[in-house]
Formats: sequence, structure tokens, C-alpha cells
Amino acid sequence: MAGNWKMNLNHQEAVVLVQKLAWTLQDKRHDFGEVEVVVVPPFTDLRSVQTLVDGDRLSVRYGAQDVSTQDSGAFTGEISAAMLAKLGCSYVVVGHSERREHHGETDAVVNTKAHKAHAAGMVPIVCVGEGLEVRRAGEHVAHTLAQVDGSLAGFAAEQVAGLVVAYEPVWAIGTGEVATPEDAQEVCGAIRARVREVHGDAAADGLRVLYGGSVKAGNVAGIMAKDDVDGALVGGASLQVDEFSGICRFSDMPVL
Ligand SMILES: O=C[C@H](O)COP(=O)(O)O
Repeated sequence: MAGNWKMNLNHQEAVVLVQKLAWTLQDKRHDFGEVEVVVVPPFTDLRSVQTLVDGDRLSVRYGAQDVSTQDSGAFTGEISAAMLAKLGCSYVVVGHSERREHHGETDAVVNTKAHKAHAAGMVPIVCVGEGLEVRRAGEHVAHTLAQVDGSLAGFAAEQVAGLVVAYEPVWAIGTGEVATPEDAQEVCGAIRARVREVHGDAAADGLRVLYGGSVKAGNVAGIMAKDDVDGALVGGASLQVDEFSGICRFSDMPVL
């Protein structure tokens, strides 16, 4: 379960949220099963989160929201994979629809970023998904699989087995318009089937496929019940500890 904070929370707010989240995850009244919990703060928060997680040996993992296609040099404003790895990031989100839309990121750019993150020892969370027009035209599966093909190009089967792909239909992001569990399964299942076809069983079975788009504690259980949904990439709801920790235990039932 990965919480993408997007451009929210300064480093002090980040420390408060991660402390509360870690405290909740350790609360024995909750059943979090085997869930892996990841926060994805803005770059400016990462050092504070690292210090907290290392210092208190918290079980929360963390990642970055983007990474440069370049290794180093005259690229003002960019952050390299090596810098993120040095900060202890386990994951890097690449190709989020907001980056594709506002920064013109193509599958080729996303692919380069995924390789940079992977080569530096981090797991790329490769985001794919269709907009509303494509969905209305009934081309959402083909569109998303083309993004998967382009974004995962050049990875060997044994590498694909360790990757994460997040299916995020753009029309469901931040809109409250959650895809039905059947919608999520249709595309997440197609992603895994494509990976099986191209890379074989071990890659398809190892790959983790997340769903993202207006996931809340109240709707997560139905989505997680689907065979090919392994987790969620959560935006807005990850900014509230109660909501996000509910998502991490697949339930909005309060603890008595
Ligand atoms: O990365 C997260 C997704 O964009 C989902 O955001 P949301 O949960 O606010 O809809």
C-alpha cells in the first residue's frame, strides 16, 4: 500500500504523519497482516522521513515521486536516482499521469526513469492508465497495455518479477469517481496477462499490480478482493492517518 502525498506536507508535517502512521501500524488492536506500507513524500521531506525511519527503526518504507532521466550534471532542478538511493528510498514512482499530463512525459521517458531507478537499487512504481475519452471509446485495455509495453521495455524477465505497475485510470484520480472492482480487475488482469505473454510465469506472478484512483478505507476491500490487484497507490486518502491505516488493513471499521 503506497501513499503518494503529491505536493502536500512540508518536512515537519511529514514527520508528524509518519510518526502517527508508524504508531498505528504497531498497534496490536489492528490486523495489518503482511501488508507492506510505503509513503511517497515530496523530495524536500525525504531526509526527515529517512532520519525518523532509521532512528526509530520504523517498519514504514518510503519512496520518491519522480527521478531524473540523467545521472548527474547540468540539469537544474533534477534529482538523480543515486541521490534517492542514498536517502534510503525503496521505491520511485515513475510516469504518474500528472507527470505525463503536465510535464509531457512519454513512455520512452518513463522507461528511462524506470531503468535509472532500478539500476540504483530501487523499485520503480510504473504508472499507467487511460483518460476518460479513451475509456468512453472502449480502448482502455489496449491503451494501458501499450503504456506497459513502452514503459517496461528493456527489462529482463527476472527484473520484471520485482517491479510494481500501478493502474490508475485518470478519470478516477482525485475525483471521488472510483473504478469498480471489476473495472480494476479487468485492466490489472490484462496487465498481468501481457507480462505473462512477454516475460513468462515467474515475471507475471512476481510483478505487483496496484490500483490507484480515489481509493478510500470504505472501498478498498472490494478492490483488494480481486485476483490481480495486489495493492493500491493512494493519493488524497494517504494524507490522513486514520484513512490510510484503514486502507492498509482493508477496512473502515473503527477499532473498539
Ligand atoms: O498516486 C495516486 C493517485 O493519483 C490516486 O490519487 P487519489 O487517491 O487522490 O485519487
